[in-house]
Amino acid sequence: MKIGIIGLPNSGKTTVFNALTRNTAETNAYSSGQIEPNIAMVKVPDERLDALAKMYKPKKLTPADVQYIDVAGMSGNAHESGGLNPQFLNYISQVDALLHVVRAFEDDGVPHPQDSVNAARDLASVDMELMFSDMAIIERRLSRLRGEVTKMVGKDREVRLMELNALERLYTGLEQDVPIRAQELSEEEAKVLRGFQFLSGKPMLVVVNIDEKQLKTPPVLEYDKPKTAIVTLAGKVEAELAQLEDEDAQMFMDDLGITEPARDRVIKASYTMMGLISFLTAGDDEVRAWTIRQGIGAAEAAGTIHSDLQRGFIRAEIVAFDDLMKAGDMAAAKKAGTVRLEGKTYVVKDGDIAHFLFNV
Ligand SMILES: Nc1ncnc2c1ncn2[C@@H]1O[C@H](COP(=O)(O)OP(=O)(O)OP(=O)(O)O)[C@@H](O)[C@H]1O
Repeated sequence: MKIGIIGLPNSGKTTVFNALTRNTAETNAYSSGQIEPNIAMVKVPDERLDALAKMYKPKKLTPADVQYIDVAGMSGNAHESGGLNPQFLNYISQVDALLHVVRAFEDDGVPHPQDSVNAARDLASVDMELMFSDMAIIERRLSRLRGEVTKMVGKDREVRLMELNALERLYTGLEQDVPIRAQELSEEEAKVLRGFQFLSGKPMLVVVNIDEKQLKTPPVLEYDKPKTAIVTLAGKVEAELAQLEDEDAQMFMDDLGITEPARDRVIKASYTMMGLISFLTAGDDEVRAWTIRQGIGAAEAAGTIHSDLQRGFIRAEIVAFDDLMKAGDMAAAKKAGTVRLEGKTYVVKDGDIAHFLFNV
C-alpha cells in the first residue's frame, strides 16, 4: 500500500514523514521547494504476528508494509497558475491514499504561505486544488468523448456512453465542491474510470499537525466525508519520539501524556479508512501478514499471495486467531473443531489464519 503525503508548503510534511517512518529527512523553516520525494517503507505493527512467531518459531517473520511518499510541490493557488506541478502529479496519482498534513502549530519562525494559521481554510484550499485538477482532466476527456461517441456503434458505444454519463455526473458534483471520494459510482463505472486516478477520489487521512503546547486541548476540526479520516498529532514531538529507543520513548510519552506513537495510530486509521484488513499465514518457514480489502472472497485473497493460488483454488483451511491461541497449536485447534474448510466465496475476516489448497 502506498500513501502519499501532501499539504501546503511548511505544513510539516517532512516532519510527519520522519515521525511515521523513523527517518531523519531534512526539515526546514523555509519551504525547500524540493520536488524529489522522500520514500520509506514501514512495517505494519501487528501483535498477532508476534504471538504466531512464538508458536511457530519460523525462519522468517514478514509483517505487511506501507510505503510513505513525501512529495512537496503543492501550493494553495495552483489552479490560478496553470495547475498542479506535473512532477508532483506524476508521483501522487500513483498512490492508493493521500495523507494530508494540515498545519495547526503556531510558530512565528516558520512562515505560512497565507501569513496566518487556519487549519480549516488550508484543508479546504488543498481539497479545492485536488478537485480543480480532476475537473481539468474530466473537461479534456469529455470534449474528446463527445465527438468520438457519435461515430461509435455496439458495445464500444455503450461503454463510452457510460463513461461519458459518469464523468458528467462527477463534474457536476465537483462544481458543487463534492470530492470524487464522496460521490457514488457503480462498480462498473469505477472500473471504467480507474485509469484516471482522480486525486479527489483517493481515500484521504487528514493529519492535523499541532505543537506540543496544544497536546492537552487540541483544536477540533470538523471534516465528515466518506473515505476520509482525521488524526491529530504533534509532528515535531513525534519525530523526536521516533528517534528514541523503546524504553526512553515510553518515558517521554508518559511525560507528554501520549498513549500510543502516532505512527501506529496513523497506520490503524489508514487501514480503517481504506476498508483494509489483514489475514495471516503461518508455518515453520514463514509467518506473514497480508493486506486485503474487507469483503473479498477466499480465492481472491489467495491471489494476493500468488495468482496460481487463485487460479487453481480448491479450498481454504481457516482458523480465527483467537481460536488458535485458545487451542495452543494447530493440531489442538483441529481437534477442537475450530479449523474450518471454506470455499471460494467465503469472506475472509481480519485475523483469519489461512492455508490455501490449490491445483494448477
Ligand atoms: N508540529 C510542529 N510543531 C512545531 N513546529 C513544527 C511542527 N511540524 C513542523 N514544524 C516545523 O515547521 C518547519 C517546516 O516543517 P517541514 O520541513 O516538515 O515542512 P514541509 O511541509 O515538509 O515543508 P516543504 O514545504 O519544504 O515541503 C520546520 O522548521 C519544522 O521543524
